[in-house]
Amino acid sequence: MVKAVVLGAAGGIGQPLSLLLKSNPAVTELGLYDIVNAPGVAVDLSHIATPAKVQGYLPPDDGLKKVLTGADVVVIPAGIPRKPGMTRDDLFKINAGIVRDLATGIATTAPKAFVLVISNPVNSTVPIVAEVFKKHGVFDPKRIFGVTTLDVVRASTFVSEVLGDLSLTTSVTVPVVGGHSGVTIVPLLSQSSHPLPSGLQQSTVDDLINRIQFGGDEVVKAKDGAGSATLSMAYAGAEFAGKVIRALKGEKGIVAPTYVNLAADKVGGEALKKELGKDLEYFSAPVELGPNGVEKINGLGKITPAETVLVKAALPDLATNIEKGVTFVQVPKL
Ligand SMILES: NC(=O)C1=CN([C@@H]2O[C@H](COP(=O)(O)OP(=O)(O)OC[C@H]3O[C@@H](n4cnc5c(N)ncnc54)[C@H](O)[C@@H]3O)[C@@H](O)[C@H]2O)C=CC1
Ligand SMILES: O=C([O-])CC(=O)C(=O)O
Repeated sequence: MVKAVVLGAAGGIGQPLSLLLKSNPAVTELGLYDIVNAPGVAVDLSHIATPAKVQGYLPPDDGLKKVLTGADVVVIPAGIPRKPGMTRDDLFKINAGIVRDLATGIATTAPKAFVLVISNPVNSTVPIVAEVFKKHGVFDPKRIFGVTTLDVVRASTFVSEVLGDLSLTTSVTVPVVGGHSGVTIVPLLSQSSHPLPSGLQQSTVDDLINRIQFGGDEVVKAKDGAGSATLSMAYAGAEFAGKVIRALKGEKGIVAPTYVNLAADKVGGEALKKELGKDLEYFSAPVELGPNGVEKINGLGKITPAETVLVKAALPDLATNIEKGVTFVQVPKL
């Protein structure tokens, strides 16, 4: 029995993500929550002939508490998306408070649930969730994840395009590490399951890296004011949630890049900090998942000098983003 909950379920990501979770036969209960329209989305999905029992809630009458009761996995795509010209950090002003309040609900009602944070800026919203959990004395770093899967999905697609064979997309895997914004997104192309041809021009490789790092901007620009990635994000969110659920049910050996608190695996986390040469509290790395969440944080592995430069370039922004999230909860503005 697995109860999955989506907070922000009526939104651009929330609706298709809820559809994909309803399509996952391992989900037996699906709770949907939003400040608008969640009951409507729930009734619509409830007609689909898959096992999950779907229920939708709004804030009145303790809706948040009701949806979170008994939750095993909580996915959070609540919050505003970017418009052209905005950075993900520009979303902090509004989304930080939304995520803090939802995290408070989870900490008090479902403190053991796995929390999968999609709301941007992920580099800061994950620390916000963690700090809220610490305040409530229920913090377990193994159970809080920043969803960076879309970067991994984009890397598979764009590498396949460069290889000239889109049929490879489902089998190409490229680890993407760091964080989830601009230069903090670091694809490790040297570890691609399908290596790039050795004669490839450097400018082609540089363009590929840039496209993976700024893939979000491509969608924001194309949607021209109507938001950011929703459908590809729903796909990526469902993929990551599916892996977390499989691990929760006991399947072994599932590894996925995700943005976690490095205290989740003391040995692996400390080794990674050594590799980075910096005492960062959060980083996206390939993580082995288990029934208790993070089982093992893997290091960067063998990377090229050029990739070392990219990793180093990610560190200052990451440190600033993390500090911003932590401070928001620890030192609230009056
Ligand atoms: N991690 C990632 O890779 C990605 C993250 N995102 C982020 O996901 C977030 C959501 O994006 P969209 O779905 O496109 O936005 P959207 O505006 O379409 O949907 C957001 C939903 O959140 C709801 N909401 C707002 N405040 C809430 C609250 N306090 N409680 C519950 N629900 C609340 C809204 O009513 C709305 O239905 C944005 O912050 C966006 O930047 C988007 C794409 C990729
Ligand atoms: O670009 C955005 O604002 C949404 C996002 O995180 C992505 O598509 O990777």
